[in-house]
Amino acid sequence: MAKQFTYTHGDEEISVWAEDRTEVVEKARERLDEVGVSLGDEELDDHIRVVPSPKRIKSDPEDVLMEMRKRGGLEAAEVVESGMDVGLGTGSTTAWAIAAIGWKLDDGELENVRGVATSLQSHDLARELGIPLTDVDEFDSLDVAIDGADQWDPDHPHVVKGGGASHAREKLIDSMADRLVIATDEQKTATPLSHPVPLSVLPESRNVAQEWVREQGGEPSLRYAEAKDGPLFTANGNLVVDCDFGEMDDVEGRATDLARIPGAQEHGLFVGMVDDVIYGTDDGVDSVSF
Ligand SMILES: O=C[C@H](O)[C@H](O)[C@H](O)COP(=O)(O)O
Repeated sequence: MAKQFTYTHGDEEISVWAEDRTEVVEKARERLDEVGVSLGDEELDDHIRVVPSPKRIKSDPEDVLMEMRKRGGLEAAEVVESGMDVGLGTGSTTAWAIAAIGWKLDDGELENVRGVATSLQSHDLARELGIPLTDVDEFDSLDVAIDGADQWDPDHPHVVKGGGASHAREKLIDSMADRLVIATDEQKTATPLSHPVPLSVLPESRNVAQEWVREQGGEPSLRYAEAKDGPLFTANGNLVVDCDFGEMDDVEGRATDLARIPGAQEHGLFVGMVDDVIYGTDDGVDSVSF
C-alpha cells in the first residue's frame, strides 16, 4: 500500500506520497532539506502512515485521491467505536474510512475493533493498517458496515453498487450490519436512481441473462477487463453484465426482476438497506439518515 509523510513546519504542511517506503523517505528528505529541517530515521518514521494506493484500488488515481471522496470516507470512520465488529466496504471512498480506522487503532483512539472485508483489496489494505480481521463465518451480525456507492438517492435508502464488481460479498456483509453507512460524495446523487446496475451471472448464462435484461426493457453490456483480454471475472468467477434501465422509478420491482434472471448470482441494487449516507462536498462533509 502507499505511504504518506506529513509534517508541519511553521505555517507550512509538508505532505509527500509514494507507492513505497523508500521513495516516500527520499521525497520527504528532499522537501525537509528545502525548508532546512533534519529528522532522524525514527522521527521521520513517526510521520509516515499507510494510505490507500491508487494502484491497488479499482478506481483511477484521481478518484482515490479526490478530496471529496476522501472527506466522505474519513468522516464515515467516525461512526466506529471501540469494541465494534465492522464490515469494511470496497472502493476508493471506503478505502479512506479503512485507513482512518487503522490510524485510530494505532493511536489508541480505538480498541478491540474487528473487521470483516468485502473484497481482497479491502482485506489487504486493512491488514497493512493493522486492523484485526476475521472471517464472515465468525459473525451472525455486525455493529456497522461502511461501504461506498456508485449512485445514491438522497430521498430513499437505496444505492447502486458494484462498480468494482464486489457487490455480491458487499451485499452479504452489509446486510449483516445493524447499521449500514454509505461513504460517498455529493456528485453521485440521483432521484430516482439511474446508474446501470451491475448483475453478476454464471459465465454460461451471459447470453440468456442479457436477453432477459432486454426483455425487461434494459440495455445490457458485458463488462470487459481493463488489463486483461476478454471479459472481467469477479472474485467468485462470475461475469458482470451492466444493465442500463435509465431512470428506475420502481427500484424494488427492478431488484425483484433482476433476481429472477436465470444464472443471476447477485445484482448491485441495495434496496432499503441504507441507514446513513456520509458524503464529501466541495468544501466539507454532510450526511443524510433514513
Ligand atoms: O464494487 C464496488 C463497490 O460497490 C464500491 O463501493 C463502489 O463501486 C463505489 O466505489 P468508489 O468509492 O471507488 O466510487
